[in-house]
Amino acid sequence: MPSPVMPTSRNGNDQEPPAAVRAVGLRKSYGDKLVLDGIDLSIPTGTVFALLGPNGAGKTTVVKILSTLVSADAGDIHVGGHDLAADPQAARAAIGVTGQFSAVDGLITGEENMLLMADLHHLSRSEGRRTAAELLERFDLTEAARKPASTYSGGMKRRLDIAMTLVGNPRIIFLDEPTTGLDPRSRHSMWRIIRELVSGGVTVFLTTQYLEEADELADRIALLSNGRIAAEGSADELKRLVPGGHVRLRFSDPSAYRSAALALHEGTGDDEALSLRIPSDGSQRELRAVLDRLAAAGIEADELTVHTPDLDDVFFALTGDTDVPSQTREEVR
Ligand SMILES: Nc1ncnc2c1ncn2[C@@H]1O[C@H](COP(=O)(O)OP(=O)(O)OP(=O)(O)O)[C@@H](O)[C@H]1O
Repeated sequence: MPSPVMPTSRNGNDQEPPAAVRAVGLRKSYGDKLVLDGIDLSIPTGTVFALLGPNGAGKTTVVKILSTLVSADAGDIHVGGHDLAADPQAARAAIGVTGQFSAVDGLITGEENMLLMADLHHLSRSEGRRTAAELLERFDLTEAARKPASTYSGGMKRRLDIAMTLVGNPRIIFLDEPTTGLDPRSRHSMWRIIRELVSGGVTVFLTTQYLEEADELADRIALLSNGRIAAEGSADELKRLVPGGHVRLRFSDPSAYRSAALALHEGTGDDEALSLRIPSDGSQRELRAVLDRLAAAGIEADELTVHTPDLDDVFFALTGDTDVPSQTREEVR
């Protein structure tokens, strides 16, 4: 099995922008409970990074440390190019954080919440109003803007929360479990918002318990388990780390099916469906080997499909965890 840790940077490219977040040897304990046991992260600017892990893995702790809310016991951390130990204020100016617990004040309206944030960012009155109106519009909250936030649905509150985070125009955004508790429609709308942010050049660091969410959104995913990064890579790279991938060949001609089974030796056949299942990591090299052997035997399959394991397989294989809420089938919580 290849090493579970994938390279995090494209080597030899001088044009590459500096990492938005870089941490080396991040460690944190609460009392005698070790939560982070030496974590390295490197997140390229303008990408989505997902930190994935079950309850209590330490995801929020990582977000709190990177956003200067909690200090690390050890580690060299740069956020937005600023050394967190030397200049936390500069790092803070570059970031926005939306935590699991909403910053929205339910007693005042959505608009008033936005204007409060504008005040905190020392925007002038007119600029504050313009920014608030723009963001409320962008997050589809204009109609509800004058209603108390306590009357908003979970999805609306979450959108307002992110809109408030954006008032200061941060270039790096930390979203701690942005879709936990949202229904499928709100979850998809949150995913659209996150994609739009990234297309505007923002770097998004998100934590999630949802494998599907990481698969949908993230350029790179890290699996946090027992205080360490158990694996890191793109969703496809991670899926290739675990067995379960295969190529399925289907035939309509029984004699072609039998010839293929002979030519390929390995795999399992389904005589009724006239299909062969050949173990494969889904890579071009392995696929070509299968096709070459079929071509050499003068056989053509009617259908070829490549099946790669999903992130659930990866998570269970690499962390041995069975406590991950699988919402891949769009469960509503
Ligand atoms: N202030 C604190 N004092 C003591 N222990 C803490 C503190 N904050 C977090 N912990 C512990 O550290 C561990 C990691 O917590 P953390 O909130 O970072 O996990 P998480 O992966 O974000 O979990 P969840 O998905 O439930 O939010 C947990 O065991 C938690 O109980």
